[in-house]
Amino acid sequence: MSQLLALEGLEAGYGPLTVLHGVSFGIAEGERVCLIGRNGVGKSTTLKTIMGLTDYRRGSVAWKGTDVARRSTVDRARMGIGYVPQTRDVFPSLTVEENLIAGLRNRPASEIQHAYQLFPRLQERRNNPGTALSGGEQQMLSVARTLLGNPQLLLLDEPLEGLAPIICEELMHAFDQLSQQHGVAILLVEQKVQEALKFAQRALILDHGAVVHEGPTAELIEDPSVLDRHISVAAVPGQTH
Ligand SMILES: Nc1ncnc2c1ncn2[C@@H]1O[C@H](COP(=O)(O)OP(=O)(O)OP(=O)(O)O)[C@@H](O)[C@H]1O
Repeated sequence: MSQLLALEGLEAGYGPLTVLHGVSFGIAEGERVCLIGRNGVGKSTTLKTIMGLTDYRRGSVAWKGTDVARRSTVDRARMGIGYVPQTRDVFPSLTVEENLIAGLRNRPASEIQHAYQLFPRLQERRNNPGTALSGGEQQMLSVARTLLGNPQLLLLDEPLEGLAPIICEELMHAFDQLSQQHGVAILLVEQKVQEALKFAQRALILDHGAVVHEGPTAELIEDPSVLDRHISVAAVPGQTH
């Protein structure tokens, strides 16, 4: 598998606040990676920095070998990085279908069918306005709209937040399909650590703006002491989150 994304010594923040203090990791084509850690350690900031949405200080964000750290967010999206923010940016006054059309840019309208295949619920609700959607449906719509940009890497920021277990399962199943059938690489930030570990092949643990552990998820499932040390007792498998 060749490398898609490589971060090296990345430092970034907001105005005078530096949040990332030298983040380094890579993601290969089609790989499933989760980024976990306590609240406020910089997980969302890492995703935002990959997209160019924070104040960049130093380090590199290499996309297929080219440093894009100073490129615009739109450029990065066009190059194949899809970002689904924690805020689920759905246009509330537009219907589901209109929201999807807004994500098409210059791609043919027929591509919306792919979104409906992945999330049949969206087809059922195609004429409903964004305001009439449940949290889970909004999340599906946000993911589906990002996918219309045909990304090779999908950055997902806490997609399961506040959703019922059955909806979480539906979403995780869709992410699995994207990965297995379409080869989309996924970087998942998720507070539901067990779901993240089950889904991903490799885990990164972030603490104080730096990666403090990197390895196969199977190792963390087998030896939860690492999680215990870096995250919290509540994240240990078998205990409720
Ligand atoms: N837009 C912003 N302006 C200023 N500071 C911010 C902004 N967004 C986040 N921060 C700060 O950056 C730090 C890291 O936040 P970030 O959202 O990346 O953490 P996180 O690991 O994703 O946490 P959580 O799991 O709670 O979402 C926090 O101290 C937060 O208050």
